[in-house]
Amino acid sequence: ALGAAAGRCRPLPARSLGAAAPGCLWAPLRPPGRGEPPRAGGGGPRKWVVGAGGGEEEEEEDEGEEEDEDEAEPEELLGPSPLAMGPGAQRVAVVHPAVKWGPKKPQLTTAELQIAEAVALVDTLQNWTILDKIIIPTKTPDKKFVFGKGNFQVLTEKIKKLPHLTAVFLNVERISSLTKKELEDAWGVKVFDRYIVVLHIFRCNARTKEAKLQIALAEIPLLRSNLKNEVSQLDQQRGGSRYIMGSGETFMETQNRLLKEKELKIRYALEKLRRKRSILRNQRKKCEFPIISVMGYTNCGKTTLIKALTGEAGLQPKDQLFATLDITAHAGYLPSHMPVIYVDTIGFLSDLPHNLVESFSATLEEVAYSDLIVHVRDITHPETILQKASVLSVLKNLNLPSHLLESMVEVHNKVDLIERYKPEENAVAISALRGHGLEELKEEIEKRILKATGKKILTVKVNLEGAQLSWLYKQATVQEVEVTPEDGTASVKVIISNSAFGRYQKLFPNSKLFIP
Ligand SMILES: Nc1nc2c(ncn2[C@@H]2O[C@H](COP(=O)(O)OP(=O)(O)OP(=O)(O)O)[C@@H](O)[C@H]2O)c(=O)[nH]1
Ligand SMILES: [Mg+2]
Repeated sequence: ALGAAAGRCRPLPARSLGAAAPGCLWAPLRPPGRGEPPRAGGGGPRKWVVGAGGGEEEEEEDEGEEEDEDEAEPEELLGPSPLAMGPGAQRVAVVHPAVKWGPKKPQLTTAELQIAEAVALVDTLQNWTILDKIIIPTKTPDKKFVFGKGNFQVLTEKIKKLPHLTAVFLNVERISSLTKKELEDAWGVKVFDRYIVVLHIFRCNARTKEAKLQIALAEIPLLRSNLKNEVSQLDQQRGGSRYIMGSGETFMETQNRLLKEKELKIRYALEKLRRKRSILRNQRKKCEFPIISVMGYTNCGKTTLIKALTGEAGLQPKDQLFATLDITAHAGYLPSHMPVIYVDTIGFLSDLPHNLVESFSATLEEVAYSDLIVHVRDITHPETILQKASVLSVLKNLNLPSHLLESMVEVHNKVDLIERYKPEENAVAISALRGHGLEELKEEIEKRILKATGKKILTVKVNLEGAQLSWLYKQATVQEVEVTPEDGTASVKVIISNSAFGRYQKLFPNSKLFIP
């Protein structure tokens, strides 16, 4: 069952974006104190709680909606792990095939760094032990045995010597089922690729219905290739393909049909969740809170940053890859007290097979509806440039509106770890952990949010006897009202859309304005 394989699979206190609260999704439970900008890390009464339900895992999203009788539960669709890892401990050798020359030689990284990432992936799985880390050169990573003859022999000898080894983690995107079988026969243990290991981590960390369904979808190709292996083994044993009695279908055909049906069920359930989300999206639009998606490579500090920006104590950053798997939303304030929603997202990883990313694209699709993307980078990571490139390339493939990519804020995080950080022109330097640079970051976010949403912040002088103030309350967001009793006027600070501002000027041509 889900999470059985890792002791670290603690439920995260996440509120899924898909979880609906009746009425306005982002209902503020307590408005912020005027003139009291939220401080980082504090919690307390400034916090707005997203949604009213407050339920944690598996919030009931179906309230008020007809239950679809055919709809399967995600657990049912997820089924037992097709990774055949079982719940038990694994003792693994991490093997990295290093391509040293030719067009396949990776840029911006080294074999040592790449194997370090593979080790970090395994380290997130609590009862997995690494027995050895082996970097071994190859010229032919695409060939059946991945390695040349000589190196393969050397590797096989090394592997065979490892005591009580249960699996080899071959640090490549994906191996074909044929290669997997050949290698498993040669080494006598299971062989995993990045796809399988990452999926396994996802399984352990998934909490919401949607994440579970997306994992189930990502597992379909694995089930399909397992099936191929099984059938070819059966055929070898008994010769020829057999028909299931009376059905006219071979075993392979039946299994394939079942898989296809399962895939359709998953897609249907995901589609249903998505439709529900589009309703939420409309509700959210009505509330008019700008949405900021916080994105970046896994472990760069996205959750830590959102925690610092919102003071939400429940967020749990972890020194672990893929700690966050569900998109969650958290409310915070910009310097002018404008409430905004920060969306925490799943981290990126290089060399992830395309269909794994694709399975999660429904979640990431939500990003398209945000007003701004904040790209967080762990600037201390030795592969930070490679990480940036891989994040940008995934973002490009998500078909986001171009203005979102153009207005993106780049954040250099963890600068507290660098002795002499040299600021770069197009990035905001921060330490999410220590709270450095957050005010500058919020200023920058506010600037871009105002631009993206076509709004401005200004102070207008109104006559309290006239209709200006009530007009502003209706047509804009009034932030502060400072009354001067002596002359019956007030200074009103508002966030106003460009179009409403145009109308205001027409209606009240003599009104005094102060634009900061
Ligand atoms: N020194 C330092 N460590 C930080 C900073 N920001 C985050 N970290 C650490 O980096 C690790 C990862 O932080 P998270 O916030 O969980 O990272 P994430 O990007 O949400 O990671 P995933 O959800 O796994 O993709 C944690 O151990 C944090 O304490 C920082 O500014 N300075
Ligand atoms: Mg996170």
